[in-house]
Amino acid sequence: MHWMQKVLSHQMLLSNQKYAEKGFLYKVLNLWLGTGLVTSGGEKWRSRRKALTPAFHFKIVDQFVQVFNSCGDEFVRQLRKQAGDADFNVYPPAELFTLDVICEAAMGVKINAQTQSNSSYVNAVRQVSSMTISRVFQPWYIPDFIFLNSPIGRKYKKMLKILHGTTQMVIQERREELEKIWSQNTFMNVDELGRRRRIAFLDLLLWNARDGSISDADIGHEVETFMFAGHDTTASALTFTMLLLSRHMDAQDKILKELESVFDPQQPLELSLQKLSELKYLEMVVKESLRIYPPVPVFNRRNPEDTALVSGHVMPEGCSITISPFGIHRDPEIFPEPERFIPERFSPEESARRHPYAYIPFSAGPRNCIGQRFAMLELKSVLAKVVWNFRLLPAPDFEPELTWELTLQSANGIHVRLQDRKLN
Ligand code: HEM
Repeated sequence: MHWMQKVLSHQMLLSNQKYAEKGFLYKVLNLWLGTGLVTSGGEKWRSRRKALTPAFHFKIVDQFVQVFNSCGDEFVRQLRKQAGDADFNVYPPAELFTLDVICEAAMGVKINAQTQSNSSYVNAVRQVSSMTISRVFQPWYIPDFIFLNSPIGRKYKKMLKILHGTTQMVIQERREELEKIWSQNTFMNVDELGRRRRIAFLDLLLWNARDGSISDADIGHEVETFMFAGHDTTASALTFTMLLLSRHMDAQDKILKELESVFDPQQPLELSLQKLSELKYLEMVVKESLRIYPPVPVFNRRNPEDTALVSGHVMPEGCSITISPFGIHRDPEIFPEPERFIPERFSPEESARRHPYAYIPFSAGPRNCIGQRFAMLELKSVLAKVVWNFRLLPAPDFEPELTWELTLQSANGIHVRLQDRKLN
């Protein structure tokens, strides 16, 4: 197929509300996420998306820069423990970093996953993620009644109890706290001492639920959807970008130069939204990394009706349509020499020349990633901290073994070496 046809077929599928329903594989997420934003469809999805969109308004997302700052500083402390001559797998600490960030953003609570990685909640999130994935690759576990009666399904139920119980507890506590403020019928964001407080995604849900239109179970599902959609994806992006940087010292030098022109080199890196917006080269690096290693390499839609294809075949109603950011991002007709890391592909001029549906790490159209801006800011923040503090070097003989586990992962981890810039 000509590249333009491929891009146009993505545009046709992703821009059209008709194709907004998810494919049947998403059902494996229902025990955990119910019908939250990722899994729901029809009117429920439309009204929830409308209610949740303000949570991603730039004024709200911007308050999370402080969270990126403090969690990023902890990430640097954790990495420093392993910096030195030996290489190590950066995925586990990166995952704990993204869990800390998303918990604070979604629920307004600090779980300190990076410093207490053995907590039962952190353990349950990790186990439920990996057991959910295992169902996709063992299709006999797809029907809930078979899965739930298997040994792994019984363990899954226990873990879900921890997750759902914690979420409901946080919801109750938060509601009691906010109702005192809301008794004045205003969506205030100051605490009892008059200090400005951060608005968590949960706060917006609770505000919208005051008329009883959203049940506590539904609120829980939306919060857990954020936990699910916002942690593995960002950890995958963060670690693959670190891998690429370890192999491209020139890109690290350019990032460092850019950082030195924006921040005071004598001070620890104190992020602000304004400063992050000045890091243009770092943004190109992140975009190029999301092109080569898209954290969501494929996703599905349900075909709503018999559809005639250019080839003369008919795609029957109800079948799953797979869309592959991984495939289109590596098409040499769209991205020449697709395996090469060239951040300049994302300069404003080059980006303007490309069809918008040729680059879709966050999907596109009405069902695109609602957390896109949040994720880009989070990634830029933490990578700025990493490059400011460390020189990333390749691990000898390491090659990632790419595997798809709902997000793009490397079966043998992501190994790099870190040298503390202060010591060298
Ligand atoms: C680099 C990080 C991320 C990437 C690459 C990414 C990618 C995507 C993609 C491709 C989709 C569409 C999936 C589909 O159609 O099945 C999606 C949906 C979604 N993402 Fe993200 N995501 C990222 C981070 C986040 C974060 C941080 C959040 C939350 C704060 C988030 C929340 C969501 C939600 C709620 C949806 C469902 C939207 C809807 O159906 O209306 N994502 N994401």
